[in-house]
Amino acid sequence: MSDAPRPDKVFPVSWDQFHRDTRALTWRLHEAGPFEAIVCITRGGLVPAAIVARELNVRIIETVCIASYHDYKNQGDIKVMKGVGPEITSMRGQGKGVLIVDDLVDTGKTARVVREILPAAHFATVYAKPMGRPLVDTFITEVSQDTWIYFPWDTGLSYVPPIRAGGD
Ligand SMILES: O=P(O)(O)OC[C@H]1O[C@H](OP(=O)(O)OP(=O)(O)O)[C@H](O)[C@@H]1O
Ligand code: HPA
Ligand SMILES: [Mg+2]
Repeated sequence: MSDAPRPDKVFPVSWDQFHRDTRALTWRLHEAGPFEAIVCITRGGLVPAAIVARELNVRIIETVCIASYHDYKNQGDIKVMKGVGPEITSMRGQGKGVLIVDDLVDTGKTARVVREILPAAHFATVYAKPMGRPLVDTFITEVSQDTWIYFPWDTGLSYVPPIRAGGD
């Protein structure tokens, strides 16, 4: 179990907002680059990685497959189910010129594991929470540690009750 406080605020993100935020991230990455390859942290990193790769014209895209949140909002042990292949590790050593992309950094546990694999790579996320922020080189929006981000691929449209119950 994680030491992070249980989130009680919500930050819902639409597809449109995610696309805009990731494009904004890409403008910053364009200044920080150039990058020869992208390593995306599955599964959440697949979505921003596709947008970043398109904008920065990167064609070499690798995955590192990690899972840690086994059930909703509860973090377990980090499991690396697939590491980074030789195209990245033997051609690019410690990861210079490589861009690591994930959707968010929360406690920083996932980022720490991937940074150990590629210490010289540039680490980018769209969103960051304070505990994980020091591990990220570039991000766009910070939310508080007690906020849960709802991504568009995890949510659907549903009824929301009014803020004030009852009414006249
Ligand atoms: O900073 P941390 O506390 O480690 O949390 C951040 C990680 O958690 C989520 O992935 P998750 O393990 O839920 O898998 P998923 O990407 O397949 O949803 C998210 O996509 C990040 O990769
Ligand atoms: O705030 C979050 N939202 C979605 N997935 C997550 N995985 C870790 N933190 C979060
Ligand atoms: Mg993830």
